[in-house]
Amino acid sequence: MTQDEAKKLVGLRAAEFVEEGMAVGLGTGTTSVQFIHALGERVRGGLKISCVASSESSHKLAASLGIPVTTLPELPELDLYIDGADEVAPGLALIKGGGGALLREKIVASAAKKFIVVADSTKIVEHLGRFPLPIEVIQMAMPLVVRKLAAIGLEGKLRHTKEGNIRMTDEGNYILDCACGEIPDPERLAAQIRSIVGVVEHGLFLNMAAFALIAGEDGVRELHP
Ligand SMILES: O=C[C@H](O)[C@H](O)[C@H](O)COP(=O)(O)O
Repeated sequence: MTQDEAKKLVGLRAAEFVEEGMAVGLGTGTTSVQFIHALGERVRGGLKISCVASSESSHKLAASLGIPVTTLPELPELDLYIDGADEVAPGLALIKGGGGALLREKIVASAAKKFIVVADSTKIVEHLGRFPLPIEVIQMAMPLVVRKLAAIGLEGKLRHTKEGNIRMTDEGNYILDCACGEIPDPERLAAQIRSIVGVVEHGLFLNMAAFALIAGEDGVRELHP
């Protein structure tokens, strides 16, 4: 099975967790795109739901598929949030933000009663840190934050688009990608990063997911913390 096939499979499976009348948070990224397409099919089949997306791109996609999608202020309490991850470690410690949506993702995930992670098996790791940790930063604070991150041993690299422009998040902030190497204590690192003024959010999602759906050669399995 290719990675794309695995993403499609897990997206389809995730859509089965959505029930009539639910308020659903839609994630961001290529795996979430598959989930949103599968959900669109169910909506076309008559499922009545309301949704909030964690990015402009997911919002647009959902709307184009006929999925009723509104904003978080309009629908602040969600039953379910379904989203991908860049790394999934034991205990369902996650790195997210490879697509630049970490801030809105964390907000929408926090508004939901249950967060289900969807991923293919290549995302499973023993320790977080192989994937560069995204940190969302207020523009004017960038040099300050880079200096403060260096003081805790992290080298932040400003994210650019394929065209070479600085990548802006949906909230108008910059992203620093930090090559961490193995993160021995994610909770401690999260607290250290959070304490830096000018950091808006980081891509460590700890103790947030209820369970993960992981697609691999053997189909889709559930992974619990
Ligand atoms: O900002 C993006 C998100 O955190 C994505 O959910 C994450 O990067 C995984 O994306 P993908 O499903 O494309 O691997």
